[in-house]
Amino acid sequence: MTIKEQPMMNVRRNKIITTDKEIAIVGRIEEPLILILENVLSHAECDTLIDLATTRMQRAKIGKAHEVSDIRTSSSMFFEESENESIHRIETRISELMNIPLAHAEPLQILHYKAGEQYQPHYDYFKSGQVVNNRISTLVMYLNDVEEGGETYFPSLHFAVTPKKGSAVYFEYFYTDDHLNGLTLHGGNPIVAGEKWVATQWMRRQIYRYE
Ligand SMILES: O=C(O)CCC(=O)C(=O)O
Ligand SMILES: [Fe+2]
Repeated sequence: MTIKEQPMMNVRRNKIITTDKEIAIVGRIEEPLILILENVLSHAECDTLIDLATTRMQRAKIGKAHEVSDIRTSSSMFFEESENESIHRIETRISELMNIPLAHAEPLQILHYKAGEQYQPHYDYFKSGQVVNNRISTLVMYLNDVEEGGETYFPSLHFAVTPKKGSAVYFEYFYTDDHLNGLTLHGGNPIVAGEKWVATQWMRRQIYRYE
């Protein structure tokens, strides 16, 4: 018999209660732990994030050299750490939800995909060489409903999540068994119709920001 590894989140309940919101767990995979969450952001918060990000978007750059790449064809931006009241409130809720201190949080990222744009399968953690303070978990929050396409998909698990405004997908890759981490390979399917906005929060193993 194999023993299940201990996940970082307490997932016995069907909801997660944070200081200002009750978040429903509406779907899950146990190992690696993947949770589908509803009511992470209110519709008003989704609209605020899109509004704040709109004028600050750039073609997404990935990797160490920050090169423009066909792996990700969307546009992106990062908020400053707790740059205003709404960002701070959202970051605090996310940190409670992910069960990781805010000091371990990367800046909140916004991605915008137009029709035809996509994010090919990738790992969110860094694999090359000795990574000191690697990423350990991800929360992808959907800021709008996509007319068609744009699912977040996990090819190794044959599993896809349909974007829904205010909902999110959570996954973690902090397992000792690296095979489990590898199963979190994921991408964003091409947008067939409409557009897609997401906010991504990555958490680090150790302190990453100073508050
Ligand atoms: O857009 C998506 O569905 C996935 C986004 C993603 O993988 C990321 O931001 O790391
Ligand atoms: Fe990702």
